[in-house]
Amino acid sequence: MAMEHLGRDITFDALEANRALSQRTESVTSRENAIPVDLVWRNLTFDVPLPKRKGEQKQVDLLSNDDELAPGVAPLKPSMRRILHALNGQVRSGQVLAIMGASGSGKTTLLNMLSGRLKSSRKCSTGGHVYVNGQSRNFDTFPHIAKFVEQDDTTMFAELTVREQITYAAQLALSGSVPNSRKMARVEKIIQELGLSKCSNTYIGNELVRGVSGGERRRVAIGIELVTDPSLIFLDEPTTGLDSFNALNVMSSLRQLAKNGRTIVTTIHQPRSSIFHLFDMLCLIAEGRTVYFGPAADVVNYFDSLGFPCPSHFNVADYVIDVLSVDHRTPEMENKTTARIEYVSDHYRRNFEPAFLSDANAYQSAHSAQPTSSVAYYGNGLVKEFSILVRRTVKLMSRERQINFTRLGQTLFFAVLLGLIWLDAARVESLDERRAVQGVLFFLVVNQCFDAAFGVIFSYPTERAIVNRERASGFYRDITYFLGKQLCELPRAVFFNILMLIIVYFMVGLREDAGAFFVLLLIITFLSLAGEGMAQALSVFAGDEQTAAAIVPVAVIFQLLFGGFFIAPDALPGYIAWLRWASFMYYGFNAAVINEFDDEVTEIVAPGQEFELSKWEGIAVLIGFAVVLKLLYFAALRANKPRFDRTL
Ligand SMILES: Nc1ncnc2c1ncn2[C@@H]1O[C@H](COP(=O)(O)OP(=O)(O)OP(=O)(O)O)[C@@H](O)[C@H]1O
Repeated sequence: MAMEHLGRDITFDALEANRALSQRTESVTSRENAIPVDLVWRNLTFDVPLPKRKGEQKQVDLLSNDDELAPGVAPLKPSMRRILHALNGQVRSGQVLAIMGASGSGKTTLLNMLSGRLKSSRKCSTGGHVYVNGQSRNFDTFPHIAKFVEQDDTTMFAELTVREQITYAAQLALSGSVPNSRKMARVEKIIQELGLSKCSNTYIGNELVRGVSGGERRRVAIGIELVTDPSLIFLDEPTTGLDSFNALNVMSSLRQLAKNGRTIVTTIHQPRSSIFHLFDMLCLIAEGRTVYFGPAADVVNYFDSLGFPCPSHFNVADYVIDVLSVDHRTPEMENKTTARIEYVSDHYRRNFEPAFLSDANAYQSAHSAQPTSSVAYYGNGLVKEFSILVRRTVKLMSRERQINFTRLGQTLFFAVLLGLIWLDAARVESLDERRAVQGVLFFLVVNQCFDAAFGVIFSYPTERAIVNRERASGFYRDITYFLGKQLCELPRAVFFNILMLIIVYFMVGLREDAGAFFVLLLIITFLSLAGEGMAQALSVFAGDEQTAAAIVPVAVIFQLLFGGFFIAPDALPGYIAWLRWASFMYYGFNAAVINEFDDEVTEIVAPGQEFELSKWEGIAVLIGFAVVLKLLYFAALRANKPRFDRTL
């Protein structure tokens, strides 16, 4: 019976609503020139070193390792623990394969191995084979045909809109020879077909910037990877954190992508029934073993035949995960549940896997044609790539309102404060009084270095996650990102340094000489670059925000202690005095003092505190520090590039 509210129909039919969602994107991103891809894997094993603690080892031994006896399976070394036990499977073009299992069963590890995103590690070892269209995977072409959508969708710029985000991805990833009009048409098509038109001009957003919803954000993450029209898409738990409507929305989009000839492989956690029905194939794993691989629609009958009938009105996905979870609450429960998993996995391996393998082998030999790709690894040449990155960075910087306003407020506050403390200090006649001006020069030096260094600690982690995702997707080279970023950041740094200096310079009454003003500007600009480079390099090595926040202040305090103002070099014992040469503040501060007092410097500087170098020598060393620290940052960035295992 129809229901109405304010004269409008509000009847709800759940089945109809789900059907409508599934049909919404009927025409999703039809293929332009991509090759259909079938993926097959054989005897995949993943071994990690045994934990040192005995308690953890016990869990390892609960299930037997007899899969090692199977032909073609890598033997397990005594010092290792097997995470994946000779997994086999295949997924064909046009199918959605869902990898399901309890937490810790090995879903993500399997997905990473299939997608070529398993982090390379000397401690762990892998075994088995992955075939693409019947032939061993070729890592030169695989990144072009396969894309990976990460679970973490915070790896996007909060201050870019949905359309901009996908547009930049298209500009960076697609070949420079593709006309811009075609790139834009592709972006519009993705937006429309992933149901993002309504929010296409909304910022992605984060905790501070209001942005799109979780489901929309997840679809943007998918859209970014769709720009190159990949044949194979891997997704790590694409519905985690979404409400059930948004989760269904995302999964229906994937279903439609498969309908248009793509191959979709996704891990998924507890899908609702309507989502479960969107899967073609299901790979169920428990404790690193396959317990079912086959059509998703057949799993209920399969478990029924094993003596585990799914109660009516029960969510199938919930039911099978319950059957396959180890209950660690008591030793008895643990024994019972592991025995159940062993029974189900043995049954699958003995009775179903052989038939599945012979069917898969027959299919594989009939469809054996490795996709080739003549496309270069990067979409654009160096210059084009650089100009796209510069445009994007400039756009982002102009929108970083909070950062810009905070920095403006901070600069004005400290400039006026320093100006008030040392008001007219340099305008007095007496040399004794003018000595105090060294204080303001030192605080200027310290403040610019602190400001630059601490600005990095909190901005870098977010940026690193984005850059790592983009580098893993082959969007650009490290060098263009690095140079583009430096080029864009420089004018902002110079602007804030000029602002600071103008206020302090005239309030304190520093030397009335344009040359002296610009030399001091040069000194504090390079000091801020050196401070920034040092913090950037340390942040990359530190790996996370907390460690960086602990390390960077130590490095800055070191610079400050040996900066030549608090402790005179000759007051330090010889075994430690040499450390001043490692402080770029030492060069900056002393060059600033000589710059200010010029001929009078010998009368101003206390005996024992004289600078051993000339002003320009000091500035040259400071510039050298800034360049070396920035290069160190670049080296750290390259060294920290995500590296993946390419042995399978
Ligand atoms: N590099 C590694 N070193 C040691 N143990 C590992 C490593 N990688 C994975 N494991 C272990 O392998 C098991 C499977 O991990 P995986 O992340 O694949 O599980 P999952 O099914 O994706 O779990 P979840 O659903 O909780 O994300 C876990 O016990 C995990 O601790």
